[in-house]
Amino acid sequence: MSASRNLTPLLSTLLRRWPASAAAAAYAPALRSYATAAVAASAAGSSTQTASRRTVSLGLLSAGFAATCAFAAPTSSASADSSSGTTPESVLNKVRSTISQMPGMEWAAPTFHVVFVLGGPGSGKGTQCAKLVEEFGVVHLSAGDLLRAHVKSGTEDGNMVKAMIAEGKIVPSSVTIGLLKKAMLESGKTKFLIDGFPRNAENREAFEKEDGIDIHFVLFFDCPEKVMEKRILSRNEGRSDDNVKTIRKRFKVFIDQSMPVVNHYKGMGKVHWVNSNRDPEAVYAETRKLFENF
Ligand SMILES: Nc1ncnc2c1ncn2[C@@H]1O[C@H](COP(=O)(O)OP(=O)(O)O)[C@@H](O)[C@H]1O
Ligand SMILES: Nc1ccn([C@H]2C[C@H](O)[C@@H](COP(=O)(O)OP(=O)(O)O)O2)c(=O)n1
Repeated sequence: MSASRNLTPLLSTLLRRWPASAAAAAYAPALRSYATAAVAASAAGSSTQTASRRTVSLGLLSAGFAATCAFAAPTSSASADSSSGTTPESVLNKVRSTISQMPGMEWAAPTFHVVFVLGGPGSGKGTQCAKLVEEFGVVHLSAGDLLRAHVKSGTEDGNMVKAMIAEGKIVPSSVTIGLLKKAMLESGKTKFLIDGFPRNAENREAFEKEDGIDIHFVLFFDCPEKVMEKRILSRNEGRSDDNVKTIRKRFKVFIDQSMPVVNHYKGMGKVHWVNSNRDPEAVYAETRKLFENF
């Protein structure tokens, strides 16, 4: 039986169990791409069949995730929202228990494949990630961008993040990992560049406790402080932390807290060091080679 014939009825059953709300139309494109991901995941062998049991993988999980969001937050936007009590964990638990109750179904968590992209502020992480997305179709998740978007939520949590970023401090992992996991699940994809994370031991240790994540390697962009400072000061993105005083604090945090993370992974032989004090094309020519087998 083909993968699509296996999965389509299951998807319909799942959606029937979580009745569509008025907001379901907003989820239609996501559901379509998740259904496609389900078929692709199954065809690639990440969904296995035994004589009597079927294993459900990423696509179905993601379809369930989107359906649950539609069910749990019928009037809000197409994403899980911690302020309404819908967290990635609660959604996953709901999907997991529904799938487990379906006859002949077995739960299997997807594996997310991750490359951490690290380097000082202004070393060129975002610039290189954009090129990798274009060539390799990986998903780029910038911890800094996710945190800045969270600030816009105007919640108490968002205000705390705003104050920490303005001071160049590192936000607690509970917030950053929650945002990363939500973005990973919502993408419906499995390969990620995680840019600007983990930035300290607390980030790293908390992330390593998460299930189903395979850390392939760490891409480290090495650039002198003077060069990074000059780049940041001409970045012009209107960021509250791109001023000389905060930049200096961020450099100190980078040396004191982020370099030990890089050295931790270096000790495990997992760091690819790239000199980013060259023009962006020269940096990319070296960087892209690391992704040919990712
Ligand atoms: N190799 C490079 N040479 C010169 N300028 C660069 C290079 N890479 C990035 N930039 C510029 O420097 C600034 C910081 O780069 P960015 O990618 O935002 O760094 P990061 O994400 O590490 O903070 C941006 O304005 C970017 O256009
Ligand atoms: N894992 C992370 C990543 C970023 N942050 C906060 C603190 C950082 O100074 C800001 C900006 O991060 P971002 O990666 O966008 O910054 P740079 O591009 O490296 O200058 O966000 C954090 O608290 N935890």
